[in-house]
Amino acid sequence: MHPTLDTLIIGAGTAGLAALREVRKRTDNFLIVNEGPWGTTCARVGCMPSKMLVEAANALHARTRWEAFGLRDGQDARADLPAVLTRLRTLRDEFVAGTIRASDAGERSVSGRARLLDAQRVEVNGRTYKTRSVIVATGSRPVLPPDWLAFGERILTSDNLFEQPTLGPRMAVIGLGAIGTELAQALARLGVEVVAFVTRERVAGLTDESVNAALLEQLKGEFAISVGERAQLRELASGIEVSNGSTTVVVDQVLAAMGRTPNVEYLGLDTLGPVLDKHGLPPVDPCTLQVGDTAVFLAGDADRDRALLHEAADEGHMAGINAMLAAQGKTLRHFRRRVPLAITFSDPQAASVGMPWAEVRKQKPLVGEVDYGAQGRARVALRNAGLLRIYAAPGTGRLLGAQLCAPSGEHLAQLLALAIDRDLTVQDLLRMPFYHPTLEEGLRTALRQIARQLESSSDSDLSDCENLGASALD
Ligand SMILES: Cc1cc2nc3c(=O)[nH]c(=O)nc-3n(C[C@H](O)[C@H](O)[C@H](O)COP(=O)(O)OP(=O)(O)OC[C@H]3O[C@@H](n4cnc5c(N)ncnc54)[C@H](O)[C@@H]3O)c2cc1C
Ligand SMILES: NC(=O)c1ccc[n+]([C@@H]2O[C@H](COP(=O)([O-])OP(=O)(O)OC[C@H]3O[C@@H](n4cnc5c(N)ncnc54)[C@H](O)[C@@H]3O)[C@@H](O)[C@H]2O)c1
Repeated sequence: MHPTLDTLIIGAGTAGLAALREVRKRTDNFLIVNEGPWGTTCARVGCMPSKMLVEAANALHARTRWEAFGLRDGQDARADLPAVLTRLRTLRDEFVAGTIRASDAGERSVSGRARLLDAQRVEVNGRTYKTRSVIVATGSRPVLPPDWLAFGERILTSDNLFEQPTLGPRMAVIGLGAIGTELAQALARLGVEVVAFVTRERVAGLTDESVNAALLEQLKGEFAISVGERAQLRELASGIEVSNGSTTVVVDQVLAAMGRTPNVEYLGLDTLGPVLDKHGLPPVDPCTLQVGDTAVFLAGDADRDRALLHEAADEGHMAGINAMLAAQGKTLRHFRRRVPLAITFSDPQAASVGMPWAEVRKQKPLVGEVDYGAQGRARVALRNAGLLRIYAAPGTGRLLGAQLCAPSGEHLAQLLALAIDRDLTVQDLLRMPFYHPTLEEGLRTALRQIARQLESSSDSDLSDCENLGASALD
């Protein structure tokens, strides 16, 4: 058996690599173990390749506005899907190479599946390592009904979609969460005949019904969306039949975007002591990432909570620091988590910021909204679609959260996250300059609606300067 390690990191994704960075500052006595390809989910098959497909699709889709601008002959532009996918893989390979360089720990990195024998012993490739602490950062994988595997390469997930030489011509997309929404719209814009199957009319993780309805309306204008029972597949000579009780179609490929499940089975989490929940997960303190009172830390998608890139990086950082403190017998650090922020790169982009709507609504919040269908700058750019709703605390006007689907919504969402993090009120934000003509002026419209519901603040500043009521100016 090897000398006892200070820590052993399981998984070299974004969370594992962030942990590695912290661990390396403090010790050389560690091991990082990764099963399967190195290079992270984000760079290989996640955030980056999906955004490359979205960007190609949006670049082509811009031609649909040309006639209205007075620009001619755009209709003939079309996607060369093999070329789009080749460009995607070339850039993807650059990003992957970068993350592989970041994970190079020489002989301290090992390829293989790790399994906990208990909180201080980990087995890798038949060898047992003793360690003072463990970081579990094993990520997640797409949910796929086992019987769908019989359809072979025609069943796609985000794991193999980007490897295809081409796509379509007919594709069913099952599920319209973040992944399904981004990819279904991108594929439809690139010329694939898309039919999406959902069990309820919720898209892109939006929970505010009005905002959800606004995005749904836009998406329905671009591809078919069928609401029904769980989709069933059947082999036909002409393709795969997909049926959900209300719609039946025959397609060439099916993209399963039905959620992701943590890679935790076979990991030995049951050997740690705490009772596992129905997902096979132990209790984890979200501010230390400690599992029960062990020296094991769970980070990234593996804990199901906040399965997003920036949160995986944060959690790796936290786990790396705390695993080393635990190895030294020192008190763990408690971290303040960031304001919740999730963005889906649809068009218009969707986002949720701050407190989730289910919680906010219990406080009977003040709500202000702006219809981006009528917003001045959005109309100028022919990108006028969407709805943004801001929630503020009654009485104080403190910002609680927001949901939106809006052009360049990613930037509006970032701004709102900053304001919520700084504990700003509606009046604080209305004291900021809003340049004209910008999409941010839409935010001001929504904020002013809330301000009107609050008692007048002060006549010595400009926060209660009102809307002019002219769409070119608000
Ligand atoms: C299509 C798609 C698009 C996305 N887009 C975005 C986006 O735009 N923005 C955003 O914020 N997030 C996005 N995400 C989510 C984001 O990619 C993840 O939250 C993030 O990559 C999770 O990182 P991680 O380190 O937890 O897991 P991973 O990067 O998956 O790393 C886990 C590693 O552990 C390995 N492993 C598993 N089990 C074992 C074991 N027993 N032993 C050893 N190694 C093991 C795995 O093989 C893997 O290499 C997207 C995800 C997908 C799939
Ligand atoms: N832009 C981003 O930040 C981004 C992009 C992609 C993924 N992600 C991350 O990856 C996670 C996983 O994404 P996802 O979209 O796969 O999962 P998800 O859980 O967000 O959405 C899956 C959807 O599929 C539906 N569904 C499940 N089974 C179904 C069935 N049989 N028939 C029809 N619909 C079905 C669910 O009701 C749900 O709406 C996200 O929650 C997010 O954390 C983030």
